[in-house]
Amino acid sequence: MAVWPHALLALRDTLSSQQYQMWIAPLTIGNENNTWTVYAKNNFVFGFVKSHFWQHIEASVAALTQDSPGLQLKIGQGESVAIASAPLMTTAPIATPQPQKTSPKTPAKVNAKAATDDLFADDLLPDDVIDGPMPTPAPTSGRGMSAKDIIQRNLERPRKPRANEVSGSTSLSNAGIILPTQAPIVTPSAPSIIKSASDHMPAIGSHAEQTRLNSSYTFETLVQGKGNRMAYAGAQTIAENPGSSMYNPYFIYGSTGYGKTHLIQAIGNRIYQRNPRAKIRYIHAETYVRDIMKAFRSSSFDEFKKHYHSLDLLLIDDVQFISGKDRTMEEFFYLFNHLLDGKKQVVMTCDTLPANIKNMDDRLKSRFSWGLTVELEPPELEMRVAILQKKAEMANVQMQEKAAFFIAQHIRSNVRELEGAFKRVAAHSLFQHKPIDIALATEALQDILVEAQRQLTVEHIMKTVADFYQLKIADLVGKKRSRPIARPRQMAMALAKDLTQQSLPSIGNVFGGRDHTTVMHAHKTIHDLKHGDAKLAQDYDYLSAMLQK
Ligand SMILES: Nc1ncnc2c1ncn2[C@@H]1O[C@H](COP(=O)(O)OP(=O)(O)OP(=O)(O)O)[C@@H](O)[C@H]1O
Repeated sequence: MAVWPHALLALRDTLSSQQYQMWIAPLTIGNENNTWTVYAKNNFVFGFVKSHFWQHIEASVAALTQDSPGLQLKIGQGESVAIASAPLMTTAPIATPQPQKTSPKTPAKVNAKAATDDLFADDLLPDDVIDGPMPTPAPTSGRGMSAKDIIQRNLERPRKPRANEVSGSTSLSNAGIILPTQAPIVTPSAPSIIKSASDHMPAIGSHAEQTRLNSSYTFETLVQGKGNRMAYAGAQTIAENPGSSMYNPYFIYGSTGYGKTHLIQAIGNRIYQRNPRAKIRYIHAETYVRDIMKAFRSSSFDEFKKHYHSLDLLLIDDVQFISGKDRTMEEFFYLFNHLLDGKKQVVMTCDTLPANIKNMDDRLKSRFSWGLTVELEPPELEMRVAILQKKAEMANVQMQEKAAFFIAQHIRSNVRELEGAFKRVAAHSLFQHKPIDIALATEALQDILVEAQRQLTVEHIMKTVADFYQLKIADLVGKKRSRPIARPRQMAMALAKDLTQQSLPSIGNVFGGRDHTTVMHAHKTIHDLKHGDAKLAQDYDYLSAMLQK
């Protein structure tokens, strides 16, 4: 569809960059039975795009085609189309005011309005609210208006608020993201946290004192990768537009050391940076429990409650710690409702999904899923390397890329351990006045490496080989026999046979239940090829060395 690249451009310019990057850019396009079809790659993306962006997409295409777009959204894979580099200049009907086109019933305009109303409702101030139909476009030449201008013009038309409006009730899940199961009531009030820079007044007391935020936990110091991409994008969106019902509460879950605390504090630091008068409070759930008890004992509970109820942003870490504590859960229930009713942002971290928190009040569990729930996944190899490089840059220590790769290969469990390993090698480097290379890292991390070698498993070999060839473990286990996948699979099998004590049948078993003869054949193929294929021999030696160090 010729206008699609231009529709992308218009969408990019009218949505936030996170919304565009996260949801629109990955869509693909095709033609099914003479109907232009936009493809979402899975059920989750389909549901989210359909409920949040579809009207906007249709409006963007309609604005470019001057017609009903006749588009459909489906799950599948079409063609990836690049975004246009310049806006498409539209002519006629939009340009010349036509009564029938400007009627509020005109499909494209109605779509555009409805879509933008829904997406940007939170941006409208009460003063923007008007009654009656949309105004007729000014009789300007209008010629040369870009699709972006048209959408922007529609955006500028405020909506009539719908009191007690309830939105988005689908529950979809995939890739660790859970959509709202029940959305809170949207009231047409202005977002209260972010103000213009001119509203900023100097903070009273120190930043840390007021907010309990660690000022070094920022977006700038947080490395992005596959493991945290969604959570990072969601966090940035919240920092730009806190209190929006779509992301309130924001619930981040994942294992220890994956960066949950860093991420929620980054939200707090960014909001504070934009408005130092915003009332922000970061608190670990254990401290919250203790503070409640203390407040009760010292008869200062009303003051305690007043403070929390006056917040613009509450960041509560490891919320699972309040479970089983009836009084705290009850108090938190009131606080949560109060903040959400007032469109104040609540961000939580947890070690598991809301539904899986043991001994947590059911009313709280269900409320935790009202907004957006996102999982932090373990950092993949590239991300671990990037984190090490970032830490080295911040500590002003020189580290060879190969050394970063080497350390990242061995420290796989979580970022906290990676940080610990980095501190050790950095200390050795400073002490010896040498940059960090593989030799220095080997020396500094000797005990950890010995442990890693002891624990060499077929699964680890598989993961290392998959990372090295930029494949997924699923590829190595799967049935595809194309060379870019089959050869790394054979490499992993050969290394498993050479470097572990596992029997051929048990290795075959890990590789998707393959027969022992397949493992034998893979082993022979790799060792035969090594003689004539220098690149393959080099890969084998490198991987073997990495796995044994
Ligand atoms: N993506 C990242 N980029 C840079 N540093 C990171 C990243 N993720 C985590 N870290 C660092 O790793 C350390 C551990 O992270 P953090 O405390 O946020 O983990 P956590 O998930 O909250 O762990 P826990 O559940 O045990 O509290 C922190 O020092 C943090 O700055």
